[in-house]
Amino acid sequence: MTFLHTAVETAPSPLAAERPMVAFEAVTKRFGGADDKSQFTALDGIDLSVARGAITGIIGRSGAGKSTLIRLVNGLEKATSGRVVVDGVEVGALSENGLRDLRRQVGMIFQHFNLLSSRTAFENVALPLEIAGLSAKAIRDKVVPLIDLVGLGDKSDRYPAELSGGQKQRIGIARALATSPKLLLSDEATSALDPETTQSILALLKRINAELGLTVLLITHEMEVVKTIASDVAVIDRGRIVEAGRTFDVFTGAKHETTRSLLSAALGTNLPEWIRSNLKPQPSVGDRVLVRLIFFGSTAFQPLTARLVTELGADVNILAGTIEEIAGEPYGSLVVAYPADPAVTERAARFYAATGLSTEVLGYVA
Ligand SMILES: Nc1ncnc2c1ncn2[C@@H]1O[C@H](COP(=O)(O)OP(=O)(O)OP(=O)(O)O)[C@@H](O)[C@H]1O
Repeated sequence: MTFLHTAVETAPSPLAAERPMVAFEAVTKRFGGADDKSQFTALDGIDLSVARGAITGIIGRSGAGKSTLIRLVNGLEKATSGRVVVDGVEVGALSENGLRDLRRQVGMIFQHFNLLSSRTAFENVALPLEIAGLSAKAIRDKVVPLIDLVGLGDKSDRYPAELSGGQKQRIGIARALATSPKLLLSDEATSALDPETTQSILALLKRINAELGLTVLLITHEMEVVKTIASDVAVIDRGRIVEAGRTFDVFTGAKHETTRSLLSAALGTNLPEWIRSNLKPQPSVGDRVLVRLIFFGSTAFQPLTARLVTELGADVNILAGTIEEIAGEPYGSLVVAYPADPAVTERAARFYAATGLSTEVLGYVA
């Protein structure tokens, strides 16, 4: 039974709306020879759900297994064990015909756009429809609105060489949408673009997600991308998911060391070098303690810094600070220093407990 037939023949389950768009169930992927020694485990026991209608980001360092994971979704790779299920259909069990149907329902965009240089923008977007055997009129009716949707109505007849990187990616997105997929896979789609163009492409993806209800699964090494666009995130490290959940929760409460180090640059929480090089793990008499205050949720909107100075009854220096937005929610980080003497420390602890401020002692300076 093919993917398409399954969708058509099976009565819609009342649970279908709740069903994840993609489910990885104990997925392992090994590359290499038949014997254990020559095999390389790229993915190791992946359990992950990609929510319907959401934008989910997968972040990890180079070689962590991101591309392998995404290639399992459209059947470009096959799991060694476990199941990859797309909208209720197990990818590994599909026939060649079934895979072809699946790929019509799963669009993909790429880092280097993968446009055909000998075809105009219009002809690139039309390609999947030509392959599907649509008439010239049906193709035009589909392609023209798509090129308008991505904001390039006046560039239809241009060749890729005449388009900027951002424009090429817009055409790549239009092409991915041509077969009206229910899932869009994005493989480092903004990695070759400058920051401003990246933001415009992310805004377009967000709009498409909201307007078309399209589920988006993206892999990226750019934390900024996840922070800006993804409601959910999974962190992958050496073939394993080490953390997953709502982006805001994972970013603000990162538990795993990999997540913390991947996030520190994106959140601006790295300490300036002149502070870091002077930090001591233990205080001496007369030292000052460095504390990072984290503001989010209700604390983001309160004038807590002014109150901290009053409550401590001591000099407070502000050494570093940022205010960010993570998945649409405010998040602030402020590094302050004040005398490390017991009375001040106790008043500070009481203040933090009363206000619900999250804090982290970074160390001590003379
Ligand atoms: N066809 C293959 N044969 C053997 N090893 C492979 C193959 N494809 C990937 N790997 C290995 O699996 C691991 C994961 O690769 P993958 O490309 O999924 O990582 P990634 O997180 O996408 O990295 P990058 O961001 O650098 O693309 C790497 O160590 C890679 O060398």
